[in-house]
Amino acid sequence: SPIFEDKQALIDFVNNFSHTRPLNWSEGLNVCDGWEGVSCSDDGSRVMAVRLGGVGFSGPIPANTLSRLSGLQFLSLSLNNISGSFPYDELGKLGNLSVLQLDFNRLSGALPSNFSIWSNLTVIDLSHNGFNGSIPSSISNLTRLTSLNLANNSLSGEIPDLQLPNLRQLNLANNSLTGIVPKSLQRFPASTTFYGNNVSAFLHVHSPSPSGPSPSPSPSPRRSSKRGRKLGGHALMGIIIGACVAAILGILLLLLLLMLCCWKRNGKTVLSRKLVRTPEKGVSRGRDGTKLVFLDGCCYSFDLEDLLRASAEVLGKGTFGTTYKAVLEDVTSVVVKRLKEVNVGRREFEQQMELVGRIRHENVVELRAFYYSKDEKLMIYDYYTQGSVSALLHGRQVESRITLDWDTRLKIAIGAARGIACIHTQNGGKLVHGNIKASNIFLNPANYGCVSDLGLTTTLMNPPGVRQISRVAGYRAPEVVDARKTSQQSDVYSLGVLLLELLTGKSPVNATGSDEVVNLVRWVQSVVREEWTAEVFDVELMRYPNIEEEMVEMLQIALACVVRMPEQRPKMSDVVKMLEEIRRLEAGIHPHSTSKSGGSTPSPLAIKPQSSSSPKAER
Ligand SMILES: Nc1ncnc2c1ncn2[C@@H]1O[C@H](COP(=O)(O)OP(=O)(O)OP(=O)(O)O)[C@@H](O)[C@H]1O
Repeated sequence: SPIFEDKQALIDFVNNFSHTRPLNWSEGLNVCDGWEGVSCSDDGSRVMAVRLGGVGFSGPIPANTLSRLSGLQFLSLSLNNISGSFPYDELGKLGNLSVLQLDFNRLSGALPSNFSIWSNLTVIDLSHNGFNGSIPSSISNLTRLTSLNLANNSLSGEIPDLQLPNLRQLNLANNSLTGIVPKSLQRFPASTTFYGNNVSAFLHVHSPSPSGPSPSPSPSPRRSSKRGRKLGGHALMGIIIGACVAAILGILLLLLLLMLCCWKRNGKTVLSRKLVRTPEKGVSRGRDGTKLVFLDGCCYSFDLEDLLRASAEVLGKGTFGTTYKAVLEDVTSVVVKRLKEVNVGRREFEQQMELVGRIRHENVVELRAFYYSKDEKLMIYDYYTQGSVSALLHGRQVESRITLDWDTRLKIAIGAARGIACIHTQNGGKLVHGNIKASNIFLNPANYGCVSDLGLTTTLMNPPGVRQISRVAGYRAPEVVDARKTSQQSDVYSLGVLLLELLTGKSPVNATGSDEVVNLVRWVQSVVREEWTAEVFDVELMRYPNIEEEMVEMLQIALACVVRMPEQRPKMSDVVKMLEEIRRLEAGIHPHSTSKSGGSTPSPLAIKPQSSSSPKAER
């Protein structure tokens, strides 16, 4: 029967096409409703759609596989590493194709000259490949076409006159096209559709007698020339008065802010009041013979007394206790983490603190000091004024926030991965962070990510209650059912979630704290697989030009980190290398590498072939 033959064709396809993400295509499952990425006709007689985005396919599409799916209408293989020329032999027989998405692959060579064989096509997306040659004029015969995306290839020559009345979306940006945009396509906005080519978008800009309904070619110069006219006396007077009023208002506002600031400061209590409920108990004065233990190389000179006198403000309540910002009398600010429910005795606690405190790495937040008494266990860190990556990404206060542009996000990702890779080399290569999430990542002076809060999950603490578990749920690997059973592989998963958070701008943790936790990983996977990949990216990032490829590379790395099976995830040292690869061509921003991750083996994942001959790499 046809469905059996379709099934066999798919088996041949996947068995002959190497990929990094496993598919659940077992012969025992029903191909029509059990196989990932496959959909059938209503009567289950034919395979109609194959959607296998981001599976990590690499190499050319195997011969005599897809061509046998003669009922296929929808084919999406976006976001893989497929190479070779346009798979004409495989696709040329699929006359029913309506949607063809091969974007974000490594295909090259010319596009087929005869597109007419796919007369049912409504959507073509071949963007972000290495196609060259000219745009075939036979596309003009695809009268049903509504969307055509050929952006970010190396297409050259003139744009053919495409008489396609149904075409609603067109993107030819970032190719090497020349000549004049044909009239039939002038209805599309030049700034986005034809950007990054050598074409002149509007013929009438240069013609002596401008006419026709097309948008005004360059309204800005005219507007600016008006602005450039001499100012009249009244206008000048108005400006001076306006400036004076603005200055006075500014000074008043400054005074108000100062007053508010003083008032707030006075409203704070000293740390000792926050720590001890009854003055004669606990931490006060280190009465049980304990004192603040500073770790080697620490730069602070205060003692416990000073710390207890410092004014303190709650920064937040985390999984393992409450975190304060303490401002000492000499205005040094430090962060004091007050641990609750420590599970171990003094010796073990001190050993763990020494282990953590020994780590010196520019991408790990250094533990400066600690304190252990019967009633109080404290950890002291530097205060990071910019706040955590979580606050930077999702915080409401927009003033004084550094902008998380793409470069900064990339640096945060690289830094965090380097920090975790360093942690993974500690304690004989066995140390686990166990609590990677955006509120534990800060920015170091060079704006690289810097990892904090390590050494708590695995041994020291009682397992957090259900409520706390759900706090980290968004980052927690599926195999981690007990918060103490984290592993280096589950750290990789959590970093993958952090990467997705940087890419999408969406938090994996439900802000309202209700039970319904948004599953960022599943959401991204489904969008990548079934829809339009660009939809996953943070709209904030859309204003930076020419970064899609880098975003997609990071997306591929993130998806490799969050695969379900722990042993299929890359090692953290590999993740570092893959992230660094994203910017290998721009030596300018290439971070000074200090990673101590060492012992590096090549990545087992074919995320990105080393020998890239794709012309897009030069862009
Ligand atoms: N060194 C620091 N500098 C500035 N802010 C910090 C510092 N350490 C922690 N914070 C912030 O203080 C708040 C509370 O931190 P805390 O580590 O207690 O909780 P958390 O990160 O929300 O959860 P968890 O306990 O699971 O790590 C967080 O918003 C965190 O970003």
